[in-house]
Amino acid sequence: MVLTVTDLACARGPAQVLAGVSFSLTRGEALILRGRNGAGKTTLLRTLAGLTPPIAGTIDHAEGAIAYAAHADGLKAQLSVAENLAFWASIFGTDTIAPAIDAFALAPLADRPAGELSAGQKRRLSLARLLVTGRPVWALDEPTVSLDTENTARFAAAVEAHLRGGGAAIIATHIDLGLPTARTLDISPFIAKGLPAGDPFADDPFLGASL
Ligand SMILES: Nc1ncnc2c1ncn2[C@@H]1O[C@H](COP(=O)(O)OP(=O)(O)OP(=O)(O)O)[C@@H](O)[C@H]1O
Repeated sequence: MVLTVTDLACARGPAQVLAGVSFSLTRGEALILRGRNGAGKTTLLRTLAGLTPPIAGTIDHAEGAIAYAAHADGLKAQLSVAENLAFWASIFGTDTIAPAIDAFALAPLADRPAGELSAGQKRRLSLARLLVTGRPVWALDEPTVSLDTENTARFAAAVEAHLRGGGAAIIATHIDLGLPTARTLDISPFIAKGLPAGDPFADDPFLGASL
């Protein structure tokens, strides 16, 4: 196993969001996280990535196994596409950025500052960083947001190549990525009791004010 989660309870801020989550991932496996808006997919991924401590339960993996790609792209706006990847390659001790450039067709954009990219181009660069981490477990939060059909397919191909190479992935997404061997984990049964489950817009001040 590259990741084993046992009876995990997760919180976001002061509120418990999930309880009793258990699953495991072996090399070559992808797990798709499903659940309605606000169910706790991001919360689970953040907990797996070590950004939020678990309330209860255990997360077992080798040290430094998880590469987390959040909603936000987290790019260095002043650096070019190639410089962003080279920066992360130096952090993670990777030799080359060429496979990352190729996987997301970034060669024509290599010298452009990241801050001047379109939303989808930024997302491609953000996802390309996964390849330079060299980490076996990709934990991805809505990775295809802003991607067109062609680049969604590129992303799916990158995940499949990662799995073939002995990696694993856990991916929160509302779309069908077309990964034939992926398993699905619906986190709905693990939503902690007592969490408000009603209006999905209730916790959004902008939408709440405008409706
Ligand atoms: N920064 C925060 N502080 C407190 N509570 C939060 C915070 N962010 C999210 N929450 C709450 O935590 C719960 C789980 O949210 P989370 O983002 O994990 O859901 P999700 O399944 O990823 O949703 P989505 O599909 O909309 O991305 C929700 O009730 C949400 O309102």
